[in-house]
Amino acid sequence: MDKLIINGGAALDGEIRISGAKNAALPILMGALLADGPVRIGNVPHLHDITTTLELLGRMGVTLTVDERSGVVIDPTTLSATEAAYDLVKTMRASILVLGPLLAKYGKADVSLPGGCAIGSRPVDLHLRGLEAMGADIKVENGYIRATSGKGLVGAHIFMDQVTVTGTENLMMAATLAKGKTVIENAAREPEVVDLANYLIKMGANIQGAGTATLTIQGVEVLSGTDYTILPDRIETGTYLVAAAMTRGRVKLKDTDANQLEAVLLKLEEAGAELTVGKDWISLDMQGRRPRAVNIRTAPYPAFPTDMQAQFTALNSVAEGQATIVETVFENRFMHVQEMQRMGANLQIEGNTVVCQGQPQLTAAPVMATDLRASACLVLAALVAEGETVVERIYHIDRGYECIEEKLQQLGARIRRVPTAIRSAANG
Ligand SMILES: CC(=O)N[C@H]1[C@@H](OP(=O)(O)OP(=O)(O)OC[C@H]2O[C@@H](n3ccc(=O)[nH]c3=O)[C@H](O)[C@@H]2O)O[C@H](CO)[C@@H](O)[C@@H]1O
Ligand SMILES: C=C(OP(=O)(O)O)C(=O)O
Repeated sequence: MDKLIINGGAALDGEIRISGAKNAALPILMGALLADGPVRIGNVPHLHDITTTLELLGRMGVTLTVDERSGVVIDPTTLSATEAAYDLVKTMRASILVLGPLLAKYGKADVSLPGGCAIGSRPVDLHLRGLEAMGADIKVENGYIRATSGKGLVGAHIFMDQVTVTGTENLMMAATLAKGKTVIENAAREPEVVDLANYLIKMGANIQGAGTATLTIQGVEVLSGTDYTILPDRIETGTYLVAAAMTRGRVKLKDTDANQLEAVLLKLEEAGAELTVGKDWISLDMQGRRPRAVNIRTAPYPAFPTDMQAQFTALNSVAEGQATIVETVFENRFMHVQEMQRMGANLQIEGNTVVCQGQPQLTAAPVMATDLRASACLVLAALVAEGETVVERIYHIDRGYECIEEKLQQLGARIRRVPTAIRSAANG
């Protein structure tokens, strides 16, 4: 297992490129199952979750071609199986996104039930209830969701009890090939949902209302192959902006989109950052100043994203003043707090709130990554801590950050990756 070794203290300074969005790439790659011909997807990030998705599709017999320049080509016409097995689903919950497309197109799907994970129990009941409303017959047995759709799915009026991103995506994909009209109310409005809708529309789907709380989908007979480019990763963008703010540095992030990050940019300005935005870039300059602590409350888009909560906890831990972070989306997303306390952060958990009292200095410690954004939080904390921090279990970070150490090195950070085997050999 690789580790990251980080020597804190360097103010970030420089320019980097932002990768394609993981959370858009996953449903878009799986959405290829709906097509009658090959799709070509550009700006696919190099991430573990993408490799897992390609393996998942490959095991179904789908033909895959990966080309550095032109992207990933998926030909679903060679599909020979409709199963998503436990060994892959357990490493990536988003595997559940094959359920809607498989049922809609092939009338059958056996998908391992994703378990809970470090950030919460994360049930998929709303995915299943929505598909049942569309006529699917669903049984859960031996840890698998076994679903069939007989003569095909039919349009339905679906009210989502809770805003769910992958739930909305699964049902929207299923509805594209269902008979008649589907209305999804209280739908997720995240930019990744909109990106998926735009892609499906390019394939020939009839979807209205993407980006609003009501989606109306008129089923069509077929969807065809297409070319599509994935939108930039707003969470990766936000993470590097926070890194620059915490280190009192300045960065320019290229190939990104400030329009998807309003809530995050507002908080960075409140923290004292000077921001400038262009059509496809954002720059941040702290003018060497220490950030101010900011109050955060996570909620579905367009409010402040839960996927940026851990990074702002890191920022608040070295900022001037006191602030609270309230997590309303996941019930257990504070795993980073204990590790941060080991680095000298003054953070207290009270229910779904963390009270942060900014400290002038954090100190290095060996720490353990527990989930994707918790890992990012620890890396950010290490960038400002005094001494050498070792972050273990970084396979979590490789799920969501493309070339994180290269990008941070490019910005002047002292960070390196050490494969465990090499490190032990060096230690004799
Ligand atoms: C691959 C992907 O896009 N992942 C994102 C997606 O995850 P994901 O789509 O899994 O998260 P959801 O939006 O579904 O979860 C929101 C809340 O709804 C609950 N819920 C969800 C479905 C369901 O059937 N029943 C239910 O109770 C969850 O437990 C959670 O409390 O949105 C999250 C919230 O923005 C992000 O943190 C993840 O990065
Ligand atoms: C929680 C996340 O991802 P996933 O839903 O894939 O676990 C995330 O991207 O922060």
